Amino acid sequence: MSFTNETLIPCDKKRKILTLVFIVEDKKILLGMKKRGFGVGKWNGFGGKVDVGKETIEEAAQRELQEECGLTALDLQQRGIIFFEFEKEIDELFEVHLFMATKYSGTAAETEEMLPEWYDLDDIPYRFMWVDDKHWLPIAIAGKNLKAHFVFSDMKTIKNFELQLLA
Ligand SMILES: CNc1ncnc2c1ncn2[C@@H]1O[C@H](COP(=O)(O)OP(=O)(O)OP(=O)(O)O)[C@@H](O)[C@H]1O
Repeated sequence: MSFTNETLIPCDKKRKILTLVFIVEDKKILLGMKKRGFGVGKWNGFGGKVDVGKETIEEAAQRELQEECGLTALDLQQRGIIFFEFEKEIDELFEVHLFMATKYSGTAAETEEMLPEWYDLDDIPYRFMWVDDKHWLPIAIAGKNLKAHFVFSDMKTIKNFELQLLA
């Protein structure tokens, strides 16, 4: 599986490397409502910025999952990479590394950053999530790997996007 981005829309903006982790267990998915900062009020997976040079992307994914809801993933699987570009509000290209896990230790608990809740896989609250999520989360849940690039005209509107399935 290759997560290089040569075939995606070229973009010379400074990159910000982020992680996003979803836990799926028995037809349920663990989401967290962001209580502060970027994406406040939205339901999403768990993740945040990678401390580049100090940790690997996978270590960052585990750290953020632990910090935000108290879980440790036992079978973290990389599912893809998603680029987000913003025409207005943000001058960086987000490079989000997407992970899924079905096994974990710990019990999901509310933290200062996130309110976790299990949702049925057929009742994912897409209307309260980032508008891009509905385009790629079902693919990731189906066990497929993907690479995508979204361009936002404002924080609520996708101007265009490209999505590729990876082998
Ligand atoms: C634009 N469309 C998007 N769609 C879905 N998910 C998105 C997203 N854009 C960012 N994300 C995710 O949102 C989290 C932000 O994390 P963010 O709060 O910025 O990071 P971190 O916890 O390190 O911040 P602080 O330490 O509080 O500054 C992080 O998981 C990142 O992958």
